[in-house]
Amino acid sequence: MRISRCATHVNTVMPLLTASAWSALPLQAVLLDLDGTLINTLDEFDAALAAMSQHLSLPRIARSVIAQTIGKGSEHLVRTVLTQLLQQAQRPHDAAAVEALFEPAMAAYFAGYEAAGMDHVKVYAGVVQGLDILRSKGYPMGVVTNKPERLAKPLLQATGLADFTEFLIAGDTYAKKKPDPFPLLQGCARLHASPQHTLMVGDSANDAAAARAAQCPVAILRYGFNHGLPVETIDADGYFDSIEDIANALGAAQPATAQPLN
Ligand SMILES: O=C(O)COP(=O)(O)O
Ligand SMILES: [Mg+2]
Repeated sequence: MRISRCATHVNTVMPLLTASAWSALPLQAVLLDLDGTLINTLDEFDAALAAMSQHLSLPRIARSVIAQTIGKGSEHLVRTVLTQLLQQAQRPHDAAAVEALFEPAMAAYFAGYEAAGMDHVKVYAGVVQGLDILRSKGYPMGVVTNKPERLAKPLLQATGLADFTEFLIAGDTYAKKKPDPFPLLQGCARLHASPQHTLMVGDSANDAAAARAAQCPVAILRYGFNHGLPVETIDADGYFDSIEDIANALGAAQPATAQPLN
């Protein structure tokens, strides 16, 4: 396990937990983000957005822009990319111009994503090992992603990661997505765990903000997308190189105590 002090520490950021604090955390359950945490989906996003661009006769978006925009759901990604591509093509790119193209863009994006199939799917190193360790330590787990269910579910099934997790809360499962705490609170309730005893594992400030608002402890992976910003800028309880490292850092799961939502 590697935990380092936050170089860009600001007053509002909580101090990182020490290795002994991680092993002593009385955790009952784990929630997992998907893109940038379990699976490197940059190639899928790239293929889907290329299909969208081709359908709308727009240029292809740079992969660096995609990497900076992943994590806030498909609608946000498509709107952001459309704005940039229209601007690049020296066409009107205000909100009205983007909305005029939004529906056909989303349809082409989904079709492109689904046509890309599972050819590019890359589960990050240490994910399967880490989930296996977490399971053997007694942690019930669920996925909370901003990706819509029609894209997230086949990915989890094809990679076998669905076997480790009890449910998928997708970006369109509820009206609210991360950084709103609502999907995390639902996830805790489904795992019969209290938020204070449920670890959120993610790759971005969006995951951490949702976790803080839900009062869940939060561990951030260094390898993900984080909107193009260094992970050390995220207010989290620790930064890790792999899910295997997180799993090794934790002690055994505490018994879950059902906390019905009001
Ligand atoms: O923005 C997305 O589509 C998904 O993002 P997430 O899995 O990191 O929540
Ligand atoms: Mg993510």
